[in-house]
Amino acid sequence: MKITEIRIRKMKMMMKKPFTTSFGTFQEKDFLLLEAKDELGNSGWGESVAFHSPWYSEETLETNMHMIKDFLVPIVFENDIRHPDEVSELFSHLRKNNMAKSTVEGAIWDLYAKRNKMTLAEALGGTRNKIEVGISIGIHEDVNELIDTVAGFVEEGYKRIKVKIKPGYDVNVMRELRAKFPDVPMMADANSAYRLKDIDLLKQLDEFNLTMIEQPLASDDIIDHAKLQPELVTPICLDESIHSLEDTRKAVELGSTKIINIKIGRVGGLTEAKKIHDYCMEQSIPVWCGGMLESGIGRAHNIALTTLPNFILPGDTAGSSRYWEEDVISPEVIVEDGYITVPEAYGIGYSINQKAMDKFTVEELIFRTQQTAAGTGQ
Ligand SMILES: O=C(O)CCC(=O)C1=CC=C[C@@H](O)[C@@H]1C(=O)O
Ligand SMILES: [Mg+2]
Repeated sequence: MKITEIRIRKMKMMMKKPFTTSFGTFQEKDFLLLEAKDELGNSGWGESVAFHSPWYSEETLETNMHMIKDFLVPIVFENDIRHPDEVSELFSHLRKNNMAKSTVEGAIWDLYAKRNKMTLAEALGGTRNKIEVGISIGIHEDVNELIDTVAGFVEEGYKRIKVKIKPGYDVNVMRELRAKFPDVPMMADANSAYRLKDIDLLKQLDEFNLTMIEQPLASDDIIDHAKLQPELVTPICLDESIHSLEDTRKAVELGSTKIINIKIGRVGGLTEAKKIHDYCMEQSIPVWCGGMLESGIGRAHNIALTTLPNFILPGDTAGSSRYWEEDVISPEVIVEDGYITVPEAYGIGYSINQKAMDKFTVEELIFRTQQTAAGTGQ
């Protein structure tokens, strides 16, 4: 497969509501979409999940743009790629920058599936034709508002409720939620807001029969999580600490975690995500697919990955309407009674809503094999 053209779009989409975590609040999403074209004119699409600022990880939209433009695009143009699994190997001499790598690799996976007349789910070895999904809810200053928000999503049939917690907004909030929703599968995501010294407080969360506590401690830690897990009844789920199969193996061998939140961008792409999935299945460690407030392109990749057999816990892939008035794909991602039907069209399975795509594009850079970039500011 010869990639003959790569287009990078800087996107700006306004979320319906502000999203607050233990790091802060934002409502406008600036991100990159990447289109890879082959010699037959097929297009594959990938999405960068890096945020505008390095609050979730060290990567940002700008570091991704730099890595993709200056390092990854030239490598792709120089190589005839027979299978997308080769891409992570071609990028392996470049340190980290997983979200940048994943953006390019994801577009090539989509392109490969289309060329071979397969859905992306089939290309990955997926076995499901519909997936169960949960919903992730940001921090609400008013707990009564949080309760109303949760009630709405429970009503819509989402299979699991994830709420953010942080010091001062944890045991009290979970107690009120549990009182209102005694039987709803519920979890808490701390985004590294706690330290080992908070162990007595974290143990209080055991009262609420949570399905897991996600990333309670530092974002680069597996040692303190290994000390914390034996003290808790509730399983720990790691997100930010896991960037690769090797990280997963070490965390599992240390006993730092019992569940893994797999995010395609965080681990460097679909090939590495599959390796983590397969290892966790051998180790009887359940996995689920995390979200990064993606547009429909990233959402489509998450849906395809979630068709793999060990994605046995509901993930964070909500419908397009969770965040967007209008998505860049057609049809949009729809959740019905907590399920998403896996699309049957080739590749990511959704078409591009060109009108919306162009409306939300701030700038587009075009790279062709024989030329340098030609920018088209919009
Ligand atoms: O995409 C979604 O709907 C879920 C997003 C989400 O919960 C997160 C995105 C990024 C950082 C965190 O706030 C949180 C997470 O860590 O999973
Ligand atoms: Mg998380």
